[in-house]
Amino acid sequence: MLHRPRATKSSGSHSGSGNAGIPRNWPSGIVYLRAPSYSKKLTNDALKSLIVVKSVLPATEQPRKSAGPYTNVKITKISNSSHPAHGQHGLFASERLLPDSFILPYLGYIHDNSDMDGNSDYDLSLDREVGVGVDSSKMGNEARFINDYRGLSAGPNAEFRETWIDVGNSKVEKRMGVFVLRAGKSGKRAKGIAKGEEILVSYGKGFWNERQLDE
Ligand SMILES: C[S@@+](CC[C@H](N)C(=O)[O-])C[C@H]1O[C@@H](n2cnc3c(N)ncnc32)[C@H](O)[C@@H]1O
Repeated sequence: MLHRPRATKSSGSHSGSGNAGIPRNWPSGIVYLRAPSYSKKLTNDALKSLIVVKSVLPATEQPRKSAGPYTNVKITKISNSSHPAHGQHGLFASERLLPDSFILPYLGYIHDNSDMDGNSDYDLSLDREVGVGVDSSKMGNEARFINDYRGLSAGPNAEFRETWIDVGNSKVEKRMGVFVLRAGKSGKRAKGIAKGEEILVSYGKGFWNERQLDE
């Protein structure tokens, strides 16, 4: 679930993709990350829950390798005036994405409650038990452009799920990953996300309730 809502902020953008591996349409005021940035204020307990040796993961948990920029998605400026995030950006599939598949990790500044930006629209919970979130307002990757489904479709087509990334040296790191929704028993979502379709999650009711309180 994303935390507190406010107006989005960005200035300028890279129109090309050849800019030292920075994705097309990446805003120039925001740092593009290939790995998360850890707050210096994180406690050892928090770090121990986020970075572990691979051998402690259950056998059912398969750590994955992942590195941006991601060619399966594209950041696009929303020019359709009926889109509720008109004038902002969204994240779209640049190829068909199969049900239940991993799309990309949500990267940003990993922080605890003593070091959080209460005005961020981009802060996602990473580990509730140790009170750690990942905020992509000032630094992040393509996932920061994923919009909420409200006002756009009957429901989301993707969701955030915890996942583990293999970072080498027998270490794995906890990330929030973006996954295509499972096909479901009815098979309603069996096609996954089509090429060109916007990737949409649910930010959760809390995000929009807080937004109403702010207004
Ligand atoms: C994590 S950002 C998503 C990316 C954002 N569109 C951008 O270009 O940076 C969250 C912000 O996007 C906008 N947004 C996302 N989904 C929306 C929706 N369904 N309706 C209206 N605004 C939305 C809101 O301004 C929200 O605070």
